[in-house]
Amino acid sequence: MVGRAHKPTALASTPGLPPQPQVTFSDDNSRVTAVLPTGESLEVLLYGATVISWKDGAGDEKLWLSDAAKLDGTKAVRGGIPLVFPVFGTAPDHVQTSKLPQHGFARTSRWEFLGKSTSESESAGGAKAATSSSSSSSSAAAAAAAADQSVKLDFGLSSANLDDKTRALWPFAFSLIYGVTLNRDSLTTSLVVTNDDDKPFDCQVLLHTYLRVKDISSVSITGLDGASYVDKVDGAKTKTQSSGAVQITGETDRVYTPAAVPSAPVGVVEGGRAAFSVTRDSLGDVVVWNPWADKAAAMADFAPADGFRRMVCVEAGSVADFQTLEPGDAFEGAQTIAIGSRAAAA
Ligand SMILES: O=P(O)(O)OC[C@H]1O[C@@H](O)[C@H](O)[C@@H](O)[C@@H]1O
Repeated sequence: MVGRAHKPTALASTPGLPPQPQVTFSDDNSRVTAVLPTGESLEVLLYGATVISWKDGAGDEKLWLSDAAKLDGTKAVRGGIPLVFPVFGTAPDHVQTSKLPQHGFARTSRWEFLGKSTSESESAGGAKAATSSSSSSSSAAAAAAAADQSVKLDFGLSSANLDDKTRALWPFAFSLIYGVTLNRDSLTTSLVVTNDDDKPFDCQVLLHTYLRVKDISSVSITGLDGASYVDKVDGAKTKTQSSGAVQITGETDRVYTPAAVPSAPVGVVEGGRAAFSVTRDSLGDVVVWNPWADKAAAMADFAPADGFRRMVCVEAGSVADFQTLEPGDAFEGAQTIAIGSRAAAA
């Protein structure tokens, strides 16, 4: 077992302390919501540990979620950040994972909520230390501290949580810990995979993020210059990205393996302005996906019909190959999606 589910309650507000992030559970136990004192928010479904909403302090949604997405646990969520594990797509020729459904079972399993943690940055702590001198410096320090709050939600899934049918398709003992951290201007999601079995297993991992954009025709994706990629809409040919940003003008489904250090950010630029940057940790590949009109129309859970114009998937992962985890070994991969000006540094 990864851990016990428990219900969080909203954090109490203590006089003298800056406002704290609020974490609440929905009445039907299906989702967890976190809100920072400065208004940024996050919503995660236990089904798939799928992040289904991420809003900035002004309430603007940063993720695309289909109007027809199933949120009741009957189908993987179309939008947000579904988690792909232990196989990307399907792998009919890969013995261990050949029986698994597309993108594996993590996105269609119910996860446990393991708990929350909150923190504030060093600078906020420094400001807080100065609070005793006067009430105005005290309130300024409290405001500074509130402005630097972040909250992390942890979720777990292990072989013990799977139904018999799923376990039979991939008969390995494993545990996953998924951490989702909301900061004022960024979201970090990290996945730790541990092999609890007495034999090795192969796996792939992908954070299948649907980023919301205003108009796909003015979007370009930077940071992929010179990268080798597999073009899934052109017979899985291996190609090289020529220099310059990637524009999406039709169905796009590419698995990039940038040669640059994985921590070099991939940028999403909209109308010439940085919208997002995606920085990866130990995730060597980046999938860029947009179904465009015909593919979108063929998906029953994709709405509205022109929704493909307001999304682009930039998916950090380890999917070009399988990685083998030996018994007792663990792998951790993470992404940080930063909004706006931090993306400008990309
Ligand atoms: O419809 P699904 O299973 O959610 O997959 C969506 C897409 O996910 C992407 O990651 C894949 O590269 C695409 O090939 C796939 O179509």
